[in-house]
Amino acid sequence: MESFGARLHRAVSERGPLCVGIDPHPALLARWGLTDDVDGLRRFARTVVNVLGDRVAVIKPQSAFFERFGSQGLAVLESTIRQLRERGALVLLDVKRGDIGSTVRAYASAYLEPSSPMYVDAVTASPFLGVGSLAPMFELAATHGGGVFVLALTSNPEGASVQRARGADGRSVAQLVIDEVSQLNAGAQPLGSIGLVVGATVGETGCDLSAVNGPLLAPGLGAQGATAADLRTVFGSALPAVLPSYSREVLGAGPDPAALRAAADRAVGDCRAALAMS
Ligand SMILES: O=C(O)c1cc(=O)[nH]c(=O)n1[C@@H]1O[C@H](COP(=O)(O)O)[C@@H](O)[C@H]1O
Repeated sequence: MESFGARLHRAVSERGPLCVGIDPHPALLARWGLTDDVDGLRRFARTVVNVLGDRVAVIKPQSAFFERFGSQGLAVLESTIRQLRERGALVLLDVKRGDIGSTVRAYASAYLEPSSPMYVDAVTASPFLGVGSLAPMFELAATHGGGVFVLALTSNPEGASVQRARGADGRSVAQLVIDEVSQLNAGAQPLGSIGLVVGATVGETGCDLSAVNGPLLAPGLGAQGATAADLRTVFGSALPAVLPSYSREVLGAGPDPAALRAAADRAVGDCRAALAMS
């Protein structure tokens, strides 16, 4: 069984370094001429699947926008995940889960167990209860070739007060998360399966990302103000491991398929250029 890190490495070399989020905000549904209901949600997601599912390396449905519509929204999420996988995109479900270990085990089986209706290639996870509390996710990911992206330095301005706080040994909380994840990826080839989330908006991190040996998801591009050119400042020599992520910036170009495709192509071109400078 191939690891998530290896599958991601291949997808990025074939399709380019880009993750596009499916974030059907009410304002985007309106802009696309869709109703703010399950039907609008279904049409929005179907268009993204049809236009980008066979050309973008990673697609990241944001669970919150599907959960808004209860069980019917989750049914749309399940079929969106299935359709994306059929088109060869890796699916990173953005759910930012985290809890005590025994409950994390249930989240792990919900998202990383191949028999689950919500089975995806990778999920986002919050380490606020300790990186170790996420161990059941790491274990199931390793068993079935899945991935986990752990929040380290988030793109929102409120994150810094917690994530840049320093512990007794002088390390920031973010560095502690980075170090624990680095240990999990040690020795993996060509890339570990446990990623980190570091926002493209955060500026100089003051963190050492050199030993991560896993993917670095960089949201915050476009709508939150960061540009591909900012990636160099944030990631420095870790640039080759960066997976840039856009949602509203690309989605805003829809629903016209050609315009949506062109926006994704532009994004991947910008990112390729920014990462090639490493
Ligand atoms: O895990 C994430 O993807 C994430 C982490 C983070 O630090 N910041 C962040 O914006 N995100 C997600 O990335 C997406 C950003 O959307 P846009 O601002 O529209 O590109 C949203 O779905 C956020 O929930």
